[in-house]
Amino acid sequence: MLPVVVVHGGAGHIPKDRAEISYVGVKEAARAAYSILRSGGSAMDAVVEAVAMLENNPVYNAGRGSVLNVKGEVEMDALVMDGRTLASGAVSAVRRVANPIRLARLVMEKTSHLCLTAEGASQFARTMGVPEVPEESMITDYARMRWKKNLDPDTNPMECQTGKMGTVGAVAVDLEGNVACATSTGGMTNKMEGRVGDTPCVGCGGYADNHIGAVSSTGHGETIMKVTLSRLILFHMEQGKSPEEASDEALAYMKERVHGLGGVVVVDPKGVWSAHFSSLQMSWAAAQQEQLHYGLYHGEDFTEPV
Ligand SMILES: NC(=O)C[C@H](N)C(=O)O
Repeated sequence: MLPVVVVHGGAGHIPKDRAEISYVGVKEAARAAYSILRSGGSAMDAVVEAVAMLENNPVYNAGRGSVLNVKGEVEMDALVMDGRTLASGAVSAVRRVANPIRLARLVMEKTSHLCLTAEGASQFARTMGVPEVPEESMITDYARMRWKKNLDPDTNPMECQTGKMGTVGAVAVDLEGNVACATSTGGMTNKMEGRVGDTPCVGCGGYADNHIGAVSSTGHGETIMKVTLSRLILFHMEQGKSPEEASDEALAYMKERVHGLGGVVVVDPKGVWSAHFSSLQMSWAAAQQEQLHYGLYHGEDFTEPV
C-alpha cells in the first residue's frame, strides 16, 4: 500500500468558471509530493512541499490568493503535525509571509511552543530569516473583488462564504510508515481582524498520529472547531472504522449537530486513504502505486498515471 499522499484544495461551492483550474494545482502538488515519497523523503517533507506549492498558486485561499479580512487585509493560519512524535507547529493571523506552512514547521522544529500568532509570528519569521513579502503581492484581483462585494450590506452572508473556500491541505504516509499532515488558509472571507479558525488548531484543522492515521480538514472553521473534526475522525478509526467510514460519520455528525459543511483527506498508516466532503465540491488529488486519482464533485474519481 505505501507510500501515499492525498491533497485537497478546499471544500465549498466553486464557481463554474473556476472549477477546472482548481483540479490543476492539486494534481501538480500531489505529483510533486509523491516524487518526494518515492525517493525516500519523509511524510512531513511531502505534505509541506505540497501545501507550499498550493500557497504559491493564486487559485487557492492560502498564501498568495488568500481571502481578505473585513479591513481588506491578509491574515493566514497554518498547521503541521508529525505522526511519529505528535509534535506540531502552527501560526495564526500571520501577515506578509509567502509560505505560512514553512513558518509553522519552523515553530515545530525551532521553538518549545506549538503556535505563534500575529505580530509574534512575524517577529519569529524575521529571526529565522524568512523574507517579508509586500502585502499587495499576496492579494489577487479576485480576492479584492469578493471582499468589495461582501461589504455590500445587501450581500447574503451565507452566499459570500460559499464562493471561495479553497483552504489547502495534505496528508501522507512515507516508506517507513510515518504519517504527517499540513493545512494552510487565508480563513473566511471578510472575517473579523484577529479571527483564528480551525486550521491552526490541533485536532481541528489537522491531526497526525502514527498509531492511527492523519487528517487535514477544510470547511466552515467555527463548526469544525465545535466537533474537533480531525481528531473525531481518528477516534472513529481507533474504534475500527476505515478512513472512508470514519470521514463519512464525522462529517454527517458535524452537519446534523452544528449544521456545518466541510471536507477531509485521510490516511491510515498502511496507506489506505480517502477524500470525502459534505460541501458541494472539494478539489482533491491522491498519488499511490504510480496512479494519480482526482476529483471535484461527489462521486468523481478520475485516474491517470503519475
Ligand atoms: N476554507 C476553509 O476551509 C476555511 C477554514 N477552515 C477556516 O475556517 O478558516
